[in-house]
Amino acid sequence: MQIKHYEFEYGQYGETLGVSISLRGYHVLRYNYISKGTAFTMDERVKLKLNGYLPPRVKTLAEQIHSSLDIIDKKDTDIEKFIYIRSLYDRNVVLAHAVIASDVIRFLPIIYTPTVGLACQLYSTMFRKANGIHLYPGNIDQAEDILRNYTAQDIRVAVVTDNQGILGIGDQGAGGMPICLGKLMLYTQGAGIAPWHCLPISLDVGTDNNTLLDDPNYLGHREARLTGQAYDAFIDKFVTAFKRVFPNALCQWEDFSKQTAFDVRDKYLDTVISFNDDIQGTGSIALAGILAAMKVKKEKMTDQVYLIHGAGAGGIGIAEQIQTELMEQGMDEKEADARIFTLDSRGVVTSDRDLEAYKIKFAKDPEKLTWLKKPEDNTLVNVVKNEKVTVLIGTSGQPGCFTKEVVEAVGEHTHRPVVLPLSNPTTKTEALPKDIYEWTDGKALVATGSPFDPVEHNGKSYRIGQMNNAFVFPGAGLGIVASGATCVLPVFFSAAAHAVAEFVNEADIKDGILCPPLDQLKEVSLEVARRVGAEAIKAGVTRNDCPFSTYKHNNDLGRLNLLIDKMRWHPEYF
Ligand SMILES: NC(=O)c1ccc[n+]([C@@H]2O[C@H](COP(=O)([O-])OP(=O)(O)OC[C@H]3O[C@@H](n4cnc5c(N)ncnc54)[C@H](O)[C@@H]3O)[C@@H](O)[C@H]2O)c1
Ligand SMILES: O=C(O)C[C@H](O)C(=O)O
Ligand SMILES: [Mn+2]
Repeated sequence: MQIKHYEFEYGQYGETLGVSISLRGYHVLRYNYISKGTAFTMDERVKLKLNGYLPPRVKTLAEQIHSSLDIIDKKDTDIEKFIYIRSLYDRNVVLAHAVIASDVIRFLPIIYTPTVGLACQLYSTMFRKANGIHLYPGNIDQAEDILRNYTAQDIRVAVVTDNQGILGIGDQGAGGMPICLGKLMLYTQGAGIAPWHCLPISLDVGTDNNTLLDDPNYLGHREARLTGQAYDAFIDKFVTAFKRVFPNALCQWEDFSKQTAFDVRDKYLDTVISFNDDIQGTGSIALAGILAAMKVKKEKMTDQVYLIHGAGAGGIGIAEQIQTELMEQGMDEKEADARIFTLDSRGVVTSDRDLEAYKIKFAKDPEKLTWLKKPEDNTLVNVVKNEKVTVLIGTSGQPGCFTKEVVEAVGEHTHRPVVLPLSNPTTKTEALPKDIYEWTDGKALVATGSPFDPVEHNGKSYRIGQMNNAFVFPGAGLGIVASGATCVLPVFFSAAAHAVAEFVNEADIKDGILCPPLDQLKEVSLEVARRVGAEAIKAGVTRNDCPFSTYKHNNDLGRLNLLIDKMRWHPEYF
C-alpha cells in the first residue's frame, strides 16, 4: 500500500516522492491516511489481509459520507460536530475531507472559525489524540530529531503557532494546536495540499493565562511564557531545526501576538520560506474586499480615508497592504500614509508616544490632528468624524466597539460606508451585520471575519461576505510550493488580493457583497496559487522547478499551471 501523490505527469499512480508504506492486516485500518474502513473492496481485503477485521458489507465513499452526515446531524452542538469530524479524520482522512467537501459552507464554521476557537479553549479537557508536534522548553534542544523522526512524511506546509494571539481570544497556552489543524484542513480543502504533506506545530513557550495555569487538566508547559532572549533563543532553535529537516517547506506563522509577530516574521524572512498569515494573509483579504467595494461604489481607492481599529498584527498588515496598493495606484508614500489611520486601545496612534516598532510606520503627527486637543478627544468616533473616514476596519478583538454612532458617522462622509468587523471568533465581532444594515438603511458595505447568517433588508436577503484570510493562505501556499519559490515576497499578497477580488461576481457587486461565497474556496485558491506562482517566477525567486515533484515547470507559466493542477489532491479513494 502506498500513499499516492497525485502530481505526476505520467499516470497518477506511477511515481511517489514520499515513502512507500507497506502495511498489512489490522495496521492498515489503524493508519488514517490509507484506511478506507468499510469501503475496502473484497479484493483489497484479501490483498491487505483484512479478512475478518471488518464487517462483511462493503460501502462506497458516497454511502460512508451519507452515514457520517446522519451522525453529525444528530449532534446537538458545533463542538460535538467538531469532535466527530476530527475523530473521523483520525480514522480516515479521505472520508473526513469528503464529508467537509460535501458542504463546505456548513462545515467550515465547524472545523475552522468560530468553533475552532472554542476547541482551543477546551484543548486540554477535550484532548483525545495527539496530532502534530509539540515543542516546549524541555524538548526544544531535540527539535531536529523530533521533526525528523515524527513520521516519514514529505512535508510541504507547516502551520506554526506560539499560541499567544489565538484569534481574538489571546494566550491559549498549549491550546493553539486546533488552529494549526484547522488552517491545514483549509490547505487541503482549498488548495488540495494532501493531509500527509501538512504539519501542525505548537511552540509551547509557557503561558501567562492564569486560568490555564490553575487548571488541573492543563496539558501544556505549566510555566510563565518565555520572554526576551529566552524566547528569541527558543524560536531560533526551532527555525534552525525546521530549516535543516524541511529546507523546501513553507512555514506559516500563525496567531503570534503583536509583540512578536513582526519580529519573528522579519527575522527569518531569508532563512525559511515563511510568512505571517495574520499580517500578510489578512492584509491581502482586506485589500480584496476593498477592491470589490470600489467596484460597488464606483470610486477609487485613492479617494477613501481608512481607519483601522486594532493596530496589531492584522491591523498593521492591512495598513501595509492598503499603502502598497495606493502607491501602486499612483500616490507617493506620504500621500498614501495620510489616508490611513491606525488605532489602538489609546486611540489614534501618534508619533509623540513611546511606540512599539511596528506601530511607528503609520503613526500620525499629533500637530496635524488639530481636533485632538486633550486625551479624552482621542476616541474612535472623533477620528471618524474629524478625518472623514469612509472605510472602517476592525481588528481589535473588541466586541461591539463599532457602535451605531460610529457607523452613522462613517455614513456622513460617503453614500456607501465600508464597514468591516474582521475580528474573530464571532463573539469578538466589532458589530453585528444586521445592526450595521439597520443603522445605515442598508447602505453600508459589510463583510466580517467570522461567518454570519444572511441579513434581511427591505424584503431581500443579503449574504454577508466572509472576509477571512482563508481565501488567501491556501492558494498562496500552493503557489509558493509549486513554483519552488525560495522566499515569500509582499507582491504575492497583492496578486492574491486581486485574484480574490475578481471572484466577486457582478450580481454580488450589485448587492454590495464584497467576498466570494465560501463554496468557491477551491476555485479561488486555484487562481490565487496560479497568480502567486507567476509572481514568484516573474521576480526570479524560484528554483526553476518544484522541489516536491519530478514534473518540472522550468519557469514556464503553462507548465506551472499544469503542475499546480497535478499537485491538487481530492478526497477520493484510489
Ligand atoms: N478576518 C481575518 O482574516 C482576520 C485575520 C487576522 C486577525 N483577525 C482578527 O483580528 C483580531 C486581532 O488579531 P491580531 O492578530 O491583529 O491581534 P493583535 O493582538 O496583534 O492586535 C490587536 C490590536 O488591537 C488593539 N486593541 C486592543 N484593545 C483595543 C481597544 N479597546 N481599542 C482599540 N484597539 C485595541 C491592540 O492594541 C492591538 O494593537 C482578532 O480578533 C483576530 O481574530 C481576523
Ligand atoms: O483564523 C481565522 O479565522 C482568521 C485569522 O487568522 C484570525 O486569527 O482570526
Ligand atoms: Mn490567525
